[in-house]
Amino acid sequence: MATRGFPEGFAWGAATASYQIEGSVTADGRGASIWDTFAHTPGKVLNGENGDVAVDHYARYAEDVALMGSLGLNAYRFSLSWPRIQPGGRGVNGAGLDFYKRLVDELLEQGITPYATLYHWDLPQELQDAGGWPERDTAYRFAEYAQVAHEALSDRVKHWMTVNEPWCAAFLGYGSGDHAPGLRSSAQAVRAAHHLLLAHGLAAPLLKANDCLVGAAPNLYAVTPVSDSEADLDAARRIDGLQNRFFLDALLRGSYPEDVVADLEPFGFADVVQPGDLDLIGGKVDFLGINYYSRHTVSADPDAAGMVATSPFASASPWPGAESVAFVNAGRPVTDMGWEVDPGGLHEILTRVAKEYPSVPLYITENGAAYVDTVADGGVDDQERLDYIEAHLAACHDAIADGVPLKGYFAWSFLDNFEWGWGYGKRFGLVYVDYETQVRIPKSSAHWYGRVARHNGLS
Ligand SMILES: OC[C@H]1NNC[C@@H](O)[C@@H]1O
Repeated sequence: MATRGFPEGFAWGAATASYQIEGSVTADGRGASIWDTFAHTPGKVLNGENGDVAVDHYARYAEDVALMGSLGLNAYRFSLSWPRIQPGGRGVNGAGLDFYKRLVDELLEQGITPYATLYHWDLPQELQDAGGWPERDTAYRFAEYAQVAHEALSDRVKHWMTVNEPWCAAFLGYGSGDHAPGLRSSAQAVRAAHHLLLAHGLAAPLLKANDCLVGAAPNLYAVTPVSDSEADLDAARRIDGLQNRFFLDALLRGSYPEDVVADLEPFGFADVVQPGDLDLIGGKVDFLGINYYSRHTVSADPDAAGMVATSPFASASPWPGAESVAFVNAGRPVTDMGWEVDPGGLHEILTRVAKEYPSVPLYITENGAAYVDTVADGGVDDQERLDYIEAHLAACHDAIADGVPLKGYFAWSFLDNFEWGWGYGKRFGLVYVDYETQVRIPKSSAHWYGRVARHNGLS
């Protein structure tokens, strides 16, 4: 019995993304995505690894769903591969849609509620060739894609997220170049950021049909200056502005923060936003997903180069207007990604969003940790990951007690998988994957998390 119970009907899930787990990148008509191109470009991914095979989920989805059910999860967040459904970014590939129909049917058979994300970074390469997210037309192509996917699946999928972590897709993909398509242009990055939000705004009304609920999943950080000096306070303002308020204000208020717009002026941001765009974007979500991992501790430093590495090759700053900000370690324990463990930051983000923004149901759509895992006696004892998740769930429990309308939690990730620039070198899974054999081994955190889900709370 849980002594720290969660609300009735709380969603206890895990999350994944198409390019990170599916493999089968040419099966059944799938077209290339920007991540296929990027990962096959030498020097972009550690050890030259890619998602060609990943963890073979396209073939093993039934086994994976059965494992979710046996552990006790009641929800699963996955992403649809745009180039599997629309090779080249147009038309309809029925065989690609059929995979997701099979997946959803398996989930429903196991009593697991599907939560589908439409965009988790795998843009069809042909759309990038036509300009990608800096090109306004891509937002309209996305709305068409959303319509195709919704028509095929909305009889069974009732929870839809448009874009995952638009900050990453825009600022790492087009700003620092650490992510696909690997471009380095602050002007392109700010254009991409707005068009990803415009894509959300164009698709959201379409996704509500057939009694569906629509959300988005920005990645938010608690942000703290190293001192209360004017320079450090402004550094924190700028990072909080671009990481958090830019996306929260647009999605929940239909406006951009004036200070961030001013910071982005040198990059031509004013020319990107067209009349009516923000009315399209704002206030459309029925729920907001929050991806939380850590806190940024920042200081003003004219010699600063970038940020906590988002890839082993990080060498350019993804922060238009805030290049002179240093990201420092405040002395907390860190995960294998070098990210500080700070569950208090999750409570801070949850209570801030609930207090400062129009009320909307919230989900933690990603939270988890990479640690080095070792198989011993046929099992994986990942106590550090278990402790990380427990501490962040305790923060969620406290936030709910403080009145935050939190409706669910998705651990990142269900399976060890392709961690972008790090390749397979960082393991976030509740379930260990032997990449040679594709054998799945539930870690101790998976068994523990399943018990939490079944008891609807922490002991
Ligand atoms: O870095 C861990 C995760 N963060 N959010 C987006 C996911 O695709 C990443 O694997």
